[in-house]
Amino acid sequence: MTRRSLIAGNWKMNGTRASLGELRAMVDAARGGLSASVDLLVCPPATLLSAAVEAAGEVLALGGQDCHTAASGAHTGDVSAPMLADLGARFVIVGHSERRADHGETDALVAAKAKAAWDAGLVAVICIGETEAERKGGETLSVLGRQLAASVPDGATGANTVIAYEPVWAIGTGLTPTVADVADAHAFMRRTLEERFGAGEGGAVRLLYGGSVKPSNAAELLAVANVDGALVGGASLKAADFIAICEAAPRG
Ligand SMILES: O=C[C@H](O)COP(=O)(O)O
Repeated sequence: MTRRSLIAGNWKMNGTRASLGELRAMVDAARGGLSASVDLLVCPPATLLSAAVEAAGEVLALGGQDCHTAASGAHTGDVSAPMLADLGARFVIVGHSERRADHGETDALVAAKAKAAWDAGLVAVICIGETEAERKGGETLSVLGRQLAASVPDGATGANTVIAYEPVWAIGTGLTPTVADVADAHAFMRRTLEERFGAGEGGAVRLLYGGSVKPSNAAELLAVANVDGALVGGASLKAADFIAICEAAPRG
């Protein structure tokens, strides 16, 4: 099955209106031909989403970093999936390990957020990944199996879902798993999705690797079987780095 590469930038809690210059440089690169062969996605903070959508046009997709399970209501400070869609977002990240750690998000809550995303017509980018202790304990694949089972709702398809594998210990640390370890994790995720959703949809869901992806290691990581793109944190804040990572993606 051919899956088009998706390079997604997660700006996390970084960026002010001045950062839109970086976004515009990404958009220029996309218009210059980059988006012909690779899908580009940037998830800025919610405060920048509206302006980012205006700057990006059709060549680069925008997404939220989280959404509430409800469409509206008395939830001070939260943002709903229909609100993101209303601004022009097409994707939303759910279950990032920083949300799981900072806000105690459980697999069940993440699954409910993914469903809320689908209901609003958004693609859910569902994040999973083991902690350092779990990796040292040899539990990586069992953790991934458990998170896939409980964080990904029934009804996932290649059109409504992207899975991002982010080892927690690799996020923002400069550390990455070996290529062999990434290959094992992604092969396991692919098998698990195909068993549950069938070869068609399970084979169509894009699997991103995330955790310290940068221009210097992107080509090696993106060439691994079943790695269909990357979820990039720090390196997505600078257009030159993000563009270099996109250029390293296999063309499809
Ligand atoms: O969502 C992105 C990831 O958490 C990766 O962050 P990083 O590229 O800064 O390690």
